[in-house]
Amino acid sequence: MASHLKNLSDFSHTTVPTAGPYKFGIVVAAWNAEVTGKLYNGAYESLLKYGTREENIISVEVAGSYELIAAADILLTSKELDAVICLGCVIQGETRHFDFICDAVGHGLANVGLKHTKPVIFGVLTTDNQEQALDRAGGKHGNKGDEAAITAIKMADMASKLK
Ligand SMILES: Nc1c(NC[C@H](O)[C@H](O)[C@H](O)CO)[nH]c(=O)[nH]c1=O
Ligand SMILES: CC(=O)[C@@H](O)COP(=O)(O)O
Repeated sequence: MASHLKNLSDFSHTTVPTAGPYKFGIVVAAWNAEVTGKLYNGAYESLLKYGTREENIISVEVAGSYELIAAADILLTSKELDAVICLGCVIQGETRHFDFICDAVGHGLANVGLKHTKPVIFGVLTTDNQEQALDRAGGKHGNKGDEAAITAIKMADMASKLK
């Protein structure tokens, strides 16, 4: 379902497990910080809402969405985490750079997750303009950061039950 047809922060239709046992990394890109800061706040507050202890959240900032890839890899290599949430905002400019960044980040984060056999959550907005991004960072379509955090909790809980 397209984001504009759903609220990215409405999880009243589903059960979210308690996140108490789990440890999470959050990587946030500084590019478009007026958007990514809202994504981060949404993700952080959602983790706390469902029981994550503050000491079990490791947050790092990187320059842009492309650096989310390396940061997620470094976090999973150096820390025992149950999932890593990657937050960014890529907005179309005048050139095809948007296409290359979005493609690289999508494939890169997927490969990091496979490398570590850990959930790496794609919380990256890829929009035509800033208005669309703000609509999905606490605006009329909810907050992609909320969605990313709850996805991380569900994935961590799923993996835990398979051990
Ligand atoms: N244009 C956007 C970027 N570009 C920067 C890249 O992500 C990267 O930091 C640079 O190419 C150096 O490796 N990043 C975003 O997150 N959002 C954009 O709109
Ligand atoms: C996604 C980008 O890197 C983009 O914002 C860069 O803008 P431009 O294509 O105008 O150089």
